[in-house]
Amino acid sequence: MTGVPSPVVVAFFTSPVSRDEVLEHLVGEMAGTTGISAREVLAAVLEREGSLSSRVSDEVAMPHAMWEELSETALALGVCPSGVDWDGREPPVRLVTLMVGPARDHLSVMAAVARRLQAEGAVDAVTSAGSPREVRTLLCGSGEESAPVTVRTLTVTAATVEYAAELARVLPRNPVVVAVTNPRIMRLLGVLAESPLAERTILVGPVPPREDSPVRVIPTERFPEDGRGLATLTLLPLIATGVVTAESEVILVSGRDHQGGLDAVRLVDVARELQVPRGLSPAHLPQGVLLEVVIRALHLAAELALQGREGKPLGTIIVIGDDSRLEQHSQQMILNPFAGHPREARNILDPSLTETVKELAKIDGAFLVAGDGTIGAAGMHLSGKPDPGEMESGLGARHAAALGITAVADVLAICLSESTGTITLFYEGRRMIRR
Ligand SMILES: Nc1ncnc2c1ncn2[C@@H]1O[C@H](COP(=O)(O)OP(=O)(O)OP(=O)(O)O)[C@@H](O)[C@H]1O
Repeated sequence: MTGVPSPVVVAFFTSPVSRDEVLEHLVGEMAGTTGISAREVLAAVLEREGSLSSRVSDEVAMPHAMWEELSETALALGVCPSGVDWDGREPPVRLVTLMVGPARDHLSVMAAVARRLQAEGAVDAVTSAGSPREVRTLLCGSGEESAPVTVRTLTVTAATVEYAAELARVLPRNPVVVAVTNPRIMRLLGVLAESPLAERTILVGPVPPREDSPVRVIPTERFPEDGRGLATLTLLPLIATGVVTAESEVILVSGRDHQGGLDAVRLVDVARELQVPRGLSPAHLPQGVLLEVVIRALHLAAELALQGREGKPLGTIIVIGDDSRLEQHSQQMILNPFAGHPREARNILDPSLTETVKELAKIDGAFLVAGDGTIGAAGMHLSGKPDPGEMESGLGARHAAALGITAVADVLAICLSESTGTITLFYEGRRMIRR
């Protein structure tokens, strides 16, 4: 865009107002027509204003904020004939041009607006105009409102959610699982919360649990940037905890993080895609094991599967649980790198530990993790007893060890295969999932 966009709103402030009142009003109007979050944009504009006043001349202030969600820069005009105290300096400002938009055309729009207002008498003409139409004509050469500027990603998200709802009506027995890639889309998911779908919807992603909503939320950390493995990371914890079973077909709604919204709906046949044995309903976790610890461990395994370490594939076992029988069935193979560290400094839920865990995954053997996430040891040799009937052909010593430990203790074992990159979860001496 090179010219001056037609303002989404032209507001006349005829009685005395403050700078913040003008901004709040303009941002609110802009939010109403574009779908951006008034609160977030106002905070960004005020922060910018706090570090450097946007006054560009005696009479004009050009507040602005970069906002990538918008398809193009939106302009809102505040006309204040009696002046507004902008930054404590005299004279008061008479014209406010608020611009919010993507970096791509932000500067060119600002330059176009500035050029137009530099013309002799332009500000006087605008501030003494009698109607929004007249202001538009003076500024853009046309009294017409331009095509609406919209929030791209939110529009796509709205259409995606609508489609998922449609699909859910056709498939009334299927749960709807939404992989929330960006906390901003939570606003639109309010639509889901109010629909009959609410009871069937589970949100998985980096969002806080909500007590005020019928939609169940499973908080996780951010999904990998490129969206790879999104379905796996979303569904594994749900299967591991019995929320979704082998018999489920799930309507999975997802999107890539860099797009900031939801853009895909698909049906996932859980048994086939995640190789969950039919008839298995793992509706519980081992005694004292927190769901978030299982989710965290699965995320770590998935990250290792996707990235490896320094480009090389890695295999490992993560055993989770507090069963005292573990002691009899595990022996230290190397000096335990976690020995001597305080409990709070070695919790798997602590994001600052991620790199350490990934590095230690290079060591042979298993991690032992308590139900609350405290890592007890790395490099452990496991000596459980796998039921030969449960050992699938082609699986070697690592998988046998992971399976075997769950047969002799009340623990979960996550096994990442070095040779195939698959993640298998064992519990109660059986395979629960493989992906
Ligand atoms: N009892 C055990 N306890 C802990 N780790 C073990 C045990 N047995 C084997 N491992 C680990 O598994 C690694 C490789 O074993 P192997 O290749 O036979 O297993 P696998 O099940 O085929 O796994 P992968 O698919 O990763 O190759 C060993 O180097 C060792 O780190």
